[in-house]
Amino acid sequence: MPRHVAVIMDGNRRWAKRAGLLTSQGHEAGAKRLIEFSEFCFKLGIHTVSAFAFSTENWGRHKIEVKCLMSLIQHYLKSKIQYFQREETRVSVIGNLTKIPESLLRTVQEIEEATRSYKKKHLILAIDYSGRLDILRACKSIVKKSEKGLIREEDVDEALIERELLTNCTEFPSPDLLIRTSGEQRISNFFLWQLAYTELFFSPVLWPDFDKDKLLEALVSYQRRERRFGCRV
Ligand SMILES: CC(C)=CCC/C(C)=C/CC/C(C)=C/COP(=O)(O)OP(=O)(O)O
Repeated sequence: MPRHVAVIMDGNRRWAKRAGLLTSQGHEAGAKRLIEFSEFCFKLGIHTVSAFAFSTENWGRHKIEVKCLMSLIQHYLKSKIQYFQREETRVSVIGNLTKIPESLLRTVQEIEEATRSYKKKHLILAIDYSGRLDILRACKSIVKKSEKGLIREEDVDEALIERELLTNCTEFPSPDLLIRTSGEQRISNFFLWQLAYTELFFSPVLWPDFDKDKLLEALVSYQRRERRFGCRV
């Protein structure tokens, strides 16, 4: 079983369009699916689930859609605090959170605080996240520390970079499996460093329809693969 499963939840708008619904209803269905998805992953013993909920590039979407997504994420998190406490699931939100609404930022702080002590299940939501910016931030932080004389060139290694990335909140920063739904086969600036040896699974199913059977299909595919990490024979 993978320890960390990452997911790019793609296809909400197409799902809504096909069903004759509003875009916002597609995202609502997507949010509901994420709860079922993470619950099932945790039941199967997967430790970390990370979901790409809003990319830095998504700020470029129509103002109304952005507002709707921010408000959906805020309500979702606010209404699920007790649920995550009951389930003993830690929730972390990673990304450049400087542009998100104040109310969402407060809710993020609240849910992180309320669930920080849980160790066995970890849900990571990437909001206003960009893989390139994550690496850039890490580089800047290392340069600053070096200028202050806190680190030397020989200290800079993969482990140090990993500690500077936003995924430093989990003990399993590199996903074992990445699932992307809706038929698109790209990474779209999600985790870049972290995906170096991740197994990729692309499903044609739109995210709101990605049910337990589809998840099992992805996990079976993962289990059939031989992970060599570039060296094992
Ligand atoms: C944590 C939480 C409550 C999440 C909110 C819901 C959610 C699943 C958000 C993902 C948003 C998003 C940009 C999806 C991609 O589908 P798309 O909109 O690009 O659809 P398309 O590919 O059909 O255009």
